[in-house]
Amino acid sequence: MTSTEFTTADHASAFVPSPATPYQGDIARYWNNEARPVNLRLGDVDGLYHHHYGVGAVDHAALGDPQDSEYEKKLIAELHRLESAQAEILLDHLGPIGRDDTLMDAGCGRGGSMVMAHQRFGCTVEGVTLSAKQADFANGRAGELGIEDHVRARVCNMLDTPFETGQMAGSWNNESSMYVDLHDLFAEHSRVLAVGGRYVTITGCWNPKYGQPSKWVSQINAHFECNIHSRREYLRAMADNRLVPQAVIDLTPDTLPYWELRATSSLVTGIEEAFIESYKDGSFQYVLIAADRV
Ligand SMILES: C[S@@+](CC[C@H](N)C(=O)[O-])C[C@H]1O[C@@H](n2cnc3c(N)ncnc32)[C@H](O)[C@@H]1O
Ligand SMILES: CC(C)=CCC/C(C)=C/COP(=O)(O)OP(=O)(O)O
Ligand SMILES: [Mg+2]
Repeated sequence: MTSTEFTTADHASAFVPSPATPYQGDIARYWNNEARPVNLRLGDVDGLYHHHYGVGAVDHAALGDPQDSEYEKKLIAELHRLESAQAEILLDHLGPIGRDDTLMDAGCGRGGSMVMAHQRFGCTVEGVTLSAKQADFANGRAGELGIEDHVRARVCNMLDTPFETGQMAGSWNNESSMYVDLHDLFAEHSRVLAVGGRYVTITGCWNPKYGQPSKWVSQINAHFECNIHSRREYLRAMADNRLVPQAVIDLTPDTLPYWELRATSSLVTGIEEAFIESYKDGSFQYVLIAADRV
Protein backbone atom coordinates (compact mmCIF):
# COMPACT_ATOMS: atom_id res chain seq x y z
CA MET A 1 0.00 0.00 0.00
CA THR A 2 1.37 3.40 -0.92
CA SER A 3 -0.08 6.87 -0.61
CA THR A 4 -1.65 7.82 -3.91
CA GLU A 5 -3.25 10.98 -5.18
CA PHE A 6 -6.73 9.84 -6.10
CA THR A 7 -8.63 11.09 -9.10
CA THR A 8 -12.17 9.83 -9.30
CA ALA A 9 -14.87 10.77 -11.77
CA ASP A 10 -17.21 11.76 -8.96
CA HIS A 11 -14.67 13.58 -6.87
CA ALA A 12 -15.42 16.06 -4.14
CA SER A 13 -13.52 18.92 -5.73
CA ALA A 14 -15.88 18.92 -8.74
CA PHE A 15 -17.79 21.59 -6.85
CA VAL A 16 -15.71 23.56 -4.38
CA PRO A 17 -17.69 26.23 -2.55
CA SER A 18 -16.06 29.58 -1.93
CA PRO A 19 -14.48 29.77 1.51
CA ALA A 20 -16.73 31.53 4.03
CA THR A 21 -13.81 33.73 5.16
CA PRO A 22 -10.27 34.57 3.95
CA TYR A 23 -8.99 32.52 6.92
CA GLN A 24 -10.84 29.43 5.72
CA GLY A 25 -9.30 29.98 2.28
CA ASP A 26 -5.84 29.92 3.90
CA ILE A 27 -6.68 26.73 5.81
CA ALA A 28 -7.98 25.06 2.64
CA ARG A 29 -4.69 25.95 0.92
CA TYR A 30 -2.67 24.72 3.90
CA TRP A 31 -4.26 21.25 3.80
CA ASN A 32 -4.28 21.09 -0.01
CA ASN A 33 -0.50 21.55 0.09
CA GLU A 34 0.22 19.29 3.07
CA ALA A 35 2.24 16.15 2.30
CA ARG A 36 4.37 15.56 5.39
CA PRO A 37 6.10 12.17 5.45
CA VAL A 38 5.10 11.76 9.12
CA ASN A 39 1.49 11.53 7.95
CA LEU A 40 1.87 9.70 4.63
CA ARG A 41 4.39 7.09 5.78
CA LEU A 42 2.34 6.27 8.88
CA GLY A 43 -0.84 5.99 6.78
CA ASP A 44 0.94 3.69 4.34
CA VAL A 45 1.30 1.12 7.17
CA ASP A 46 -2.31 -0.07 6.77
CA GLY A 47 -4.14 2.49 4.63
CA LEU A 48 -5.67 4.51 7.50
CA TYR A 49 -4.48 8.09 7.03
CA HIS A 50 -4.65 10.23 10.17
CA HIS A 51 -3.98 13.87 10.96
CA HIS A 52 -4.08 13.51 14.71
CA TYR A 53 -1.69 12.35 17.40
CA GLY A 54 -1.28 9.17 19.42
CA VAL A 55 -2.10 7.85 22.88
CA GLY A 56 -1.01 4.88 24.97
CA ALA A 57 2.12 3.18 26.21
CA VAL A 58 4.94 2.49 23.76
CA ASP A 59 5.47 -1.23 23.09
CA HIS A 60 9.23 -1.36 23.53
CA ALA A 61 9.30 -5.12 22.91
CA ALA A 62 7.75 -4.56 19.46
CA LEU A 63 10.29 -1.83 18.68
CA GLY A 64 13.28 -3.99 19.49
CA ASP A 65 16.89 -2.89 19.13
CA PRO A 66 17.49 0.68 17.80
CA GLN A 67 20.58 -0.64 15.98
CA ASP A 68 18.47 -3.12 14.02
CA SER A 69 18.07 -2.25 10.30
CA GLU A 70 14.29 -2.70 10.62
CA TYR A 71 14.02 -0.34 13.63
CA GLU A 72 12.83 2.77 11.73
CA LYS A 73 10.10 0.76 10.03
CA LYS A 74 8.98 -0.59 13.40
CA LEU A 75 9.05 2.93 14.87
CA ILE A 76 6.73 4.19 12.13
CA ALA A 77 4.37 1.25 12.71
CA GLU A 78 4.39 1.97 16.44
CA LEU A 79 3.59 5.68 16.02
CA HIS A 80 0.78 4.69 13.67
CA ARG A 81 -0.56 2.13 16.15
CA LEU A 82 -0.74 4.87 18.82
CA GLU A 83 -2.56 7.25 16.43
CA SER A 84 -5.14 4.57 15.58
CA ALA A 85 -5.51 3.84 19.32
CA GLN A 86 -6.41 7.51 19.78
CA ALA A 87 -9.23 7.21 17.21
CA GLU A 88 -10.47 4.00 18.88
CA ILE A 89 -10.81 5.90 22.18
CA LEU A 90 -12.81 8.63 20.45
CA LEU A 91 -15.12 6.00 18.89
CA ASP A 92 -15.50 4.22 22.27
CA HIS A 93 -17.18 7.38 23.57
CA LEU A 94 -19.82 7.60 20.83
CA GLY A 95 -21.92 5.00 22.66
CA PRO A 96 -24.08 2.44 20.87
CA ILE A 97 -24.28 3.21 17.16
CA GLY A 98 -26.33 1.04 14.78
CA ARG A 99 -25.84 0.11 11.12
CA ASP A 100 -28.66 2.44 10.08
CA ASP A 101 -27.20 5.44 11.91
CA THR A 102 -25.28 8.31 10.36
CA LEU A 103 -22.28 10.02 11.97
CA MET A 104 -20.62 13.32 11.09
CA ASP A 105 -16.84 13.78 11.14
CA ALA A 106 -16.28 17.56 11.34
CA GLY A 107 -12.86 18.30 9.85
CA CYS A 108 -12.31 14.77 8.52
CA GLY A 109 -8.84 15.15 7.01
CA ARG A 110 -7.86 12.15 4.88
CA GLY A 111 -10.64 10.09 6.46
CA GLY A 112 -8.86 7.55 8.71
CA SER A 113 -11.33 7.99 11.59
CA MET A 114 -14.30 7.73 9.22
CA VAL A 115 -13.13 4.36 7.89
CA MET A 116 -12.59 3.09 11.44
CA ALA A 117 -16.08 4.24 12.49
CA HIS A 118 -17.71 2.46 9.56
CA GLN A 119 -15.67 -0.71 10.16
CA ARG A 120 -16.70 -0.71 13.83
CA PHE A 121 -20.41 0.18 13.58
CA GLY A 122 -21.37 -0.61 9.97
CA CYS A 123 -22.93 2.87 9.86
CA THR A 124 -22.77 5.71 7.36
CA VAL A 125 -20.17 8.43 7.98
CA GLU A 126 -20.33 11.89 6.42
CA GLY A 127 -17.10 13.88 6.60
CA VAL A 128 -16.44 17.54 5.89
CA THR A 129 -13.12 19.23 5.25
CA LEU A 130 -12.09 22.55 3.72
CA SER A 131 -9.56 20.78 1.52
CA ALA A 132 -10.60 19.34 -1.86
CA LYS A 133 -7.42 17.32 -1.93
CA GLN A 134 -8.21 15.69 1.41
CA ALA A 135 -11.81 14.99 0.39
CA ASP A 136 -10.66 13.37 -2.86
CA PHE A 137 -8.12 11.33 -0.93
CA ALA A 138 -10.70 10.15 1.63
CA ASN A 139 -13.22 9.27 -1.09
CA GLY A 140 -10.50 7.47 -3.05
CA ARG A 141 -9.64 5.32 -0.04
CA ALA A 142 -13.34 4.59 0.58
CA GLY A 143 -13.61 3.50 -3.07
CA GLU A 144 -10.58 1.24 -2.78
CA LEU A 145 -12.11 -0.37 0.29
CA GLY A 146 -15.51 -0.74 -1.43
CA ILE A 147 -17.27 1.31 1.26
CA GLU A 148 -17.98 4.43 -0.79
CA ASP A 149 -21.72 3.95 -0.25
CA HIS A 150 -21.16 4.40 3.51
CA VAL A 151 -18.16 6.72 3.85
CA ARG A 152 -18.14 10.04 2.07
CA ALA A 153 -16.11 13.23 2.41
CA ARG A 154 -17.14 16.56 0.97
CA VAL A 155 -15.64 20.02 0.77
CA CYS A 156 -17.71 21.96 3.22
CA ASN A 157 -17.51 24.36 6.14
CA MET A 158 -18.22 22.47 9.37
CA LEU A 159 -20.02 25.58 10.70
CA ASP A 160 -22.60 25.41 7.90
CA THR A 161 -23.23 21.85 6.75
CA PRO A 162 -25.90 20.58 4.34
CA PHE A 163 -27.10 17.90 6.77
CA GLU A 164 -30.66 17.81 8.05
CA THR A 165 -31.57 18.96 11.52
CA GLY A 166 -31.44 15.96 13.87
CA GLN A 167 -29.99 13.67 11.16
CA MET A 168 -26.92 12.49 13.09
CA ALA A 169 -26.77 9.85 15.84
CA GLY A 170 -23.28 11.07 16.67
CA SER A 171 -20.66 13.55 15.59
CA TRP A 172 -17.08 14.43 16.41
CA ASN A 173 -14.09 16.73 15.98
CA ASN A 174 -10.77 14.93 16.05
CA GLU A 175 -8.15 17.69 16.41
CA SER A 176 -10.12 20.05 14.18
CA SER A 177 -11.91 22.38 16.61
CA MET A 178 -8.94 24.78 16.90
CA TYR A 179 -9.79 26.22 13.48
CA VAL A 180 -13.22 27.57 14.35
CA ASP A 181 -15.24 29.63 16.78
CA LEU A 182 -16.55 27.19 19.39
CA HIS A 183 -19.99 28.76 19.77
CA ASP A 184 -20.58 28.54 16.01
CA LEU A 185 -19.19 24.98 15.98
CA PHE A 186 -21.35 23.64 18.79
CA ALA A 187 -24.44 25.39 17.43
CA GLU A 188 -24.00 23.37 14.21
CA HIS A 189 -23.32 20.06 16.01
CA SER A 190 -26.35 20.71 18.19
CA ARG A 191 -28.48 21.32 15.11
CA VAL A 192 -27.47 18.18 13.19
CA LEU A 193 -27.49 15.85 16.21
CA ALA A 194 -30.67 14.03 17.22
CA VAL A 195 -31.78 14.67 20.79
CA GLY A 196 -29.91 12.01 22.78
CA GLY A 197 -27.12 11.94 20.17
CA ARG A 198 -23.51 11.97 21.30
CA TYR A 199 -20.76 14.47 20.45
CA VAL A 200 -17.08 13.67 21.07
CA THR A 201 -13.97 15.76 20.65
CA ILE A 202 -10.30 15.06 21.20
CA THR A 203 -8.41 18.31 21.22
CA GLY A 204 -5.46 20.23 22.56
CA CYS A 205 -6.49 23.15 24.75
CA TRP A 206 -4.66 25.66 26.88
CA ASN A 207 -5.08 25.30 30.58
CA PRO A 208 -6.72 28.21 32.43
CA LYS A 209 -4.67 27.17 35.46
CA TYR A 210 -1.56 28.41 33.60
CA GLY A 211 -3.11 31.87 33.14
CA GLN A 212 -2.82 32.64 29.41
CA PRO A 213 -1.59 30.70 26.35
CA SER A 214 2.09 29.90 26.91
CA LYS A 215 4.86 30.57 24.40
CA TRP A 216 4.65 26.88 23.42
CA VAL A 217 0.92 27.18 22.70
CA SER A 218 1.64 30.29 20.60
CA GLN A 219 4.29 28.30 18.72
CA ILE A 220 1.80 25.50 17.97
CA ASN A 221 -0.76 28.06 16.77
CA ALA A 222 1.79 29.64 14.43
CA HIS A 223 2.99 26.25 13.16
CA PHE A 224 -0.52 25.11 12.14
CA GLU A 225 -2.19 28.52 11.56
CA CYS A 226 -4.75 27.55 14.17
CA ASN A 227 -6.23 29.12 17.30
CA ILE A 228 -6.11 26.81 20.31
CA HIS A 229 -8.97 27.44 22.75
CA SER A 230 -8.93 27.07 26.51
CA ARG A 231 -10.58 24.18 28.34
CA ARG A 232 -13.00 26.66 29.91
CA GLU A 233 -14.15 27.89 26.46
CA TYR A 234 -15.08 24.33 25.42
CA LEU A 235 -17.25 23.71 28.45
CA ARG A 236 -18.91 27.11 28.27
CA ALA A 237 -19.71 26.85 24.53
CA MET A 238 -21.12 23.33 25.00
CA ALA A 239 -23.34 24.45 27.86
CA ASP A 240 -24.66 27.28 25.67
CA ASN A 241 -25.57 24.81 22.90
CA ARG A 242 -27.46 21.97 24.59
CA LEU A 243 -24.40 19.75 24.84
CA VAL A 244 -24.02 18.26 28.32
CA PRO A 245 -20.60 16.72 29.06
CA GLN A 246 -20.73 13.09 30.18
CA ALA A 247 -16.96 12.60 30.28
CA VAL A 248 -13.99 14.96 30.40
CA ILE A 249 -10.76 12.97 30.26
CA ASP A 250 -7.28 14.41 30.51
CA LEU A 251 -5.27 12.39 27.96
CA THR A 252 -2.09 14.43 28.51
CA PRO A 253 -0.17 11.67 30.35
CA ASP A 254 -1.29 9.18 27.68
CA THR A 255 -0.06 11.25 24.73
CA LEU A 256 3.39 12.13 26.11
CA PRO A 257 4.94 8.71 25.26
CA TYR A 258 3.85 9.20 21.62
CA TRP A 259 5.61 12.58 21.47
CA GLU A 260 8.74 11.36 23.19
CA LEU A 261 8.97 8.46 20.74
CA ARG A 262 8.20 10.68 17.73
CA ALA A 263 10.98 13.09 18.79
CA THR A 264 13.48 10.25 18.25
CA SER A 265 12.29 9.40 14.74
CA SER A 266 13.60 10.54 11.35
CA LEU A 267 10.14 12.00 10.63
CA VAL A 268 10.30 14.87 13.12
CA THR A 269 8.75 18.12 11.90
CA GLY A 270 10.17 20.52 14.49
CA ILE A 271 6.96 20.91 16.54
CA GLU A 272 7.76 18.06 18.93
CA GLU A 273 9.50 20.24 21.53
CA ALA A 274 6.51 22.61 21.83
CA PHE A 275 4.11 19.73 22.52
CA ILE A 276 6.42 18.00 24.98
CA GLU A 277 7.34 21.14 26.92
CA SER A 278 3.78 22.53 27.10
CA TYR A 279 2.37 19.20 28.25
CA LYS A 280 5.09 19.02 30.88
CA ASP A 281 4.76 22.60 32.18
CA GLY A 282 0.96 22.21 32.43
CA SER A 283 0.14 25.07 30.07
CA PHE A 284 -1.42 22.76 27.47
CA GLN A 285 -3.62 19.68 27.81
CA TYR A 286 -4.79 16.92 25.51
CA VAL A 287 -8.42 16.23 26.39
CA LEU A 288 -11.39 14.16 25.34
CA ILE A 289 -14.85 15.57 25.95
CA ALA A 290 -17.96 13.48 25.28
CA ALA A 291 -21.30 15.27 25.52
CA ASP A 292 -24.96 14.38 25.08
CA ARG A 293 -27.26 16.50 22.95
CA VAL A 294 -30.17 17.27 25.23
C1 LIG B 1 -5.57 18.36 11.95
S1 LIG B 1 -6.68 17.94 10.71
C2 LIG B 1 -7.63 16.65 11.49
C3 LIG B 1 -8.16 15.66 10.49
C4 LIG B 1 -8.96 14.46 11.02
N1 LIG B 1 -9.95 14.87 11.99
C5 LIG B 1 -8.06 13.41 11.60
O1 LIG B 1 -8.16 13.12 12.81
O2 LIG B 1 -7.27 12.84 10.86
C6 LIG B 1 -7.78 19.34 10.71
C7 LIG B 1 -8.92 19.25 9.71
O3 LIG B 1 -9.87 20.27 10.01
C8 LIG B 1 -10.39 20.73 8.79
N2 LIG B 1 -11.03 22.03 8.99
C9 LIG B 1 -10.54 23.14 9.57
N3 LIG B 1 -11.46 24.13 9.57
C10 LIG B 1 -12.57 23.61 8.98
C11 LIG B 1 -13.88 24.12 8.67
N4 LIG B 1 -14.23 25.36 8.98
N5 LIG B 1 -14.75 23.28 8.07
C12 LIG B 1 -14.41 22.02 7.72
N6 LIG B 1 -13.20 21.49 7.98
C13 LIG B 1 -12.30 22.28 8.61
C14 LIG B 1 -9.20 20.76 7.87
O4 LIG B 1 -9.63 20.84 6.52
C15 LIG B 1 -8.55 19.44 8.26
O5 LIG B 1 -9.13 18.40 7.50
C1 LIG C 1 -3.51 18.99 19.30
C2 LIG C 1 -3.42 20.14 18.34
C3 LIG C 1 -3.21 21.48 18.87
C4 LIG C 1 -3.56 19.91 17.03
C5 LIG C 1 -3.54 20.94 15.97
C6 LIG C 1 -4.19 20.38 14.75
C7 LIG C 1 -3.31 19.49 13.98
C8 LIG C 1 -2.55 20.15 12.94
C9 LIG C 1 -3.22 18.15 14.23
C10 LIG C 1 -2.32 17.16 13.60
O1 LIG C 1 -2.23 17.22 12.22
P1 LIG C 1 -1.06 16.44 11.46
O2 LIG C 1 -1.12 14.98 11.77
O3 LIG C 1 -1.16 16.83 10.03
O4 LIG C 1 0.26 17.06 12.11
P2 LIG C 1 1.75 16.48 12.05
O5 LIG C 1 2.23 16.68 10.66
O6 LIG C 1 2.49 17.27 13.10
O7 LIG C 1 1.69 15.01 12.40
MG1 LIG D 1 0.38 13.60 11.97
